Formats: sequence, structure tokens, C-alpha cells
Amino acid sequence: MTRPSSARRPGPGGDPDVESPAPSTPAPGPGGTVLVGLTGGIASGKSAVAQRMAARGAVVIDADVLSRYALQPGGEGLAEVAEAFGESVLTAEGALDRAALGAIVFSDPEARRRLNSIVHPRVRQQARALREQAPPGSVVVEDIPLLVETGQADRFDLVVVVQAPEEERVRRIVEDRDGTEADARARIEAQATDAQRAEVADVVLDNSGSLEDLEARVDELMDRLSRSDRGGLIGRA
Ligand SMILES: CC(C)(COP(=O)(O)OP(=O)(O)OC[C@H]1O[C@@H](n2cnc3c(N)ncnc32)[C@H](O)[C@@H]1O)[C@@H](O)C(=O)NCCC(=O)NCCS
Ligand SMILES: Nc1ncnc2c1ncn2[C@@H]1O[C@H](COP(=O)(O)OP(=O)(O)OP(=O)(O)O)[C@@H](O)[C@H]1O
Repeated sequence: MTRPSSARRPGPGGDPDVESPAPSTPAPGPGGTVLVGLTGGIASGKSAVAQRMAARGAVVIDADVLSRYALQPGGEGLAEVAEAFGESVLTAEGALDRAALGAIVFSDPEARRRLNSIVHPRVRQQARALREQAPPGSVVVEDIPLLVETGQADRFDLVVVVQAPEEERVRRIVEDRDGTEADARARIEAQATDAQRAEVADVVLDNSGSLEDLEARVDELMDRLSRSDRGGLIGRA
């Protein structure tokens, strides 16, 4: 199920000077399972895509959900976060104060790296466990906001990137989620660019139109993935 590394697939943190072996055709995993990595910038529409894929029978593993699980009250992850960032990131009830921690990590790259080093290994461990439970022959979709930033593209049979214009994404955060424009821009700044994501994409889904348009594109992708030859999608690398 692991895709071979290829020169065009290092994450932005990867070493561009290291020669990778020539890409070969990745075989879908055991029982014909296809592992799809889904990513995109904040508010690009990843969850909307994942939801539609799930409605079409895919098994979806959501890294944002797993990162919340990793920092649940009473857990070791949250204790490590409190030790690293102080009690001010906890609520009176001992839960994570997400706004307080967000304000710290999205204005300080070193703090963000520290948080990521606490959360990401836990997310990966949980994702692996869920992946292993998927029925053979499934389309398994991992929705990972930081797939490119963390150099994970090579482990997927197919990388799907959702794109929407930055101004539209900021508008969605501010109007639909009551976020501030400054927070939206700080998060965008903390992530890879669309160009970096496009570099590792097998499929780019444009989400600058309506949700119906997006769902139609997802349906087309799922139709191709459910065909026995995977619609020529897998192994194009
Ligand atoms: C800082 C935290 C507490 C803020 O919580 P909040 O509820 O405001 O945001 P939420 O978790 O719902 O994330 C919303 C979006 O923010 C972006 N984002 C979150 N964490 C990060 C990060 N470390 N770097 C860049 N972007 C991020 C993603 O696009 C994500 O989809 C939280 O995001 C967190 O624990 N982040 C670290 C874990 C992480 O990297 N998660 C992303 C995928 S594993
Ligand atoms: N084509 C669209 N038209 C209008 N609204 C949309 C469209 N696509 C997504 N949205 C809305 O924009 C917001 C962000 O979408 P979504 O939650 O799917 O993005 P995301 O990439 O998963 O975000 P995050 O990185 O925060 O997890 C949601 O409120 C969603 O309903």
C-alpha cells in the first residue's frame, strides 16, 4: 500500500538534493484497498469532499478529529501540552482552551512545531489503527490538512488536493465559522501553498464553485475509483 518514493513527491520539508528511485506503479493494498490522501488549505472544502466520499462508501479517517481525540481531557497528550505551554491553555474544567492555544501557535512557528510534535505522532498511531480495521477492498480516505507539510504524500496510492481561492477561504472562515480574518491569514501562512500541494497531487478538485459542483466532481472520482481498472488513476506517477 506504500507508494514508492519519487523525486516529485518530497514534502516542503524534504531534501530536494536526495535522488529518489524512479517511480514505479504502486499496487493497491491488500484486497484491492485503495488509500487516498485528501488535503487542501484551511476551509478549502476537504470535509465536504470527505463527507461525499463517505456517502459513496469510502472509509474516512479525519486527522482533525484524531487531533482532538489526542488532546482530550485527562489524557497524556493534554498533560504534555499543559507542561509545554502552561496552565493558561486549559479551561477551568481542565479541558483544552483551543482559542488560547491557537493564539499561541499560529503566531509562533517554534511553538507550533512543539505542539505538532506532541499531537502528530498520536494522530498517526490512531490513523494506522483505523486504517487496519477497514474492510478489504475499501476506498480508505485520510483527510489530513498537513499532508504535504509533513511529507506524507508517498504513502498514498492517490493524493487528492482540494483548492479554492484564498479570499474565498478567508470569507468562509470569517462568515461561516465566526473566525477572525487575522486568524484565518495566520493559519494560511502556517500551511503549504496551493502550488506546493499541486506538486504532489494526482487529482486536483476545484472548489471555487457551488457545493453541488464539488459533489459532482467527487462522484466522478468515486466512479473511477470503483472501476476495476481504477479509471487509470492509480499508477500514473
Ligand atoms: C491549535 C488548535 C488547538 C486550534 O484548535 P481549533 O479548534 O481552533 O482548530 P482545529 O483543530 O479545528 O483546526 C482547524 C484547521 O486549522 C488548521 N490547523 C490546525 N493545526 C494546524 C497546524 N499545526 N499547522 C497549520 N494549520 C493547522 C487546519 O487547516 C485545520 O483543519 C488545534 O488546531 C491543534 O491542536 N492543532 C495541532 C494539531 C494539528 O496539526 N492539527 C491539524 C491536522 S493533524
Ligand atoms: N463550494 C462551496 N460553496 C459554499 N460553501 C462551501 C463550499 N465548500 C465548502 N463550503 C463551506 O466552507 C466551509 C469550509 O469547508 P470545509 O469544512 O469542507 O473545509 P475544510 O477544508 O475541511 O476546512 P478545515 O481545514 O478547517 O478542516 C464550511 O462551512 C463549508 O460548508
